[in-house]
Amino acid sequence: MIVTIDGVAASGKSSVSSGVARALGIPYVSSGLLYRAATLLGLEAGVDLHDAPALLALLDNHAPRLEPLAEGNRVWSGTRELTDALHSSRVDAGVSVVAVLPELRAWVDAQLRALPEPFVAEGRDMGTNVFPHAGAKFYLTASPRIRAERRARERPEDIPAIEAALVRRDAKDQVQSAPAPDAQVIDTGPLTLEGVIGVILEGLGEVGKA
Ligand SMILES: Nc1ncnc2c1ncn2[C@@H]1O[C@H](COP(=O)(O)OP(=O)(O)O)[C@@H](O)[C@H]1O
Ligand SMILES: Nc1ccn([C@H]2C[C@H](O)[C@@H](COP(=O)(O)OP(=O)(O)O)O2)c(=O)n1
Repeated sequence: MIVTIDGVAASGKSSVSSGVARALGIPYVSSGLLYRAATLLGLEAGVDLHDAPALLALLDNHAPRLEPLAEGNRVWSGTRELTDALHSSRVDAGVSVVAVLPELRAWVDAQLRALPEPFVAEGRDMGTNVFPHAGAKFYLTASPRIRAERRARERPEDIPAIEAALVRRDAKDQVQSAPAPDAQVIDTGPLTLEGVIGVILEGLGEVGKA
């Protein structure tokens, strides 16, 4: 069984996925971390982030791999852990450039499709492109201001700067971020984290009965 949780930046995908995965006793898979890992390696090597062949060569050399756990995903390159370096503002700003490259999308999709089921997969196109046959699909939204307020607790910038960066990234990610037609769309704005997790677990109960 695969459950997909897609949504816009900072809508709560990874926190919600972790909660749902823990409740179900299965791992969750954070697809965005693979785009972030490719971006980090590109930035560190001084590679032009539009240059797909150069990025693929780096990925061949460094072979970043995702360790999907229910408590949180980790990314490794050999024995070096990349996880803590993947959520910087520098990676935030570059990742949308990398994520539109078809070659990079194919690389990420291949990593994800090789993972053993069951799991909860979160990202932008989990329910549309990568796992169209998933057993249940959800899509998280919230206004840019609410998302910026949440992110401000994790990033050193102020709320207006984070909001502007989120709106820019939403626009760049728009192509691959459409909800699947069969996804349940959840506005997380008025809900707590536990509330969103509860709505999804309730939705899964309904899926089980159908
Ligand atoms: N419904 C919610 N209410 C309050 N805070 C939330 C809610 N959903 C997520 N958060 C918080 O918002 C922040 C961003 O969530 P995160 O899971 O990192 O989003 P994403 O994976 O979509 O970028 C986290 O600090 C998380 O705890
Ligand atoms: N399945 C996915 C997952 C992420 N992406 C892109 C879009 C985002 O800008 C980056 C980072 O995604 P991630 O989910 O880690 O981060 P945010 O929730 O957007 O803060 O990767 C994508 O294009 N497709």
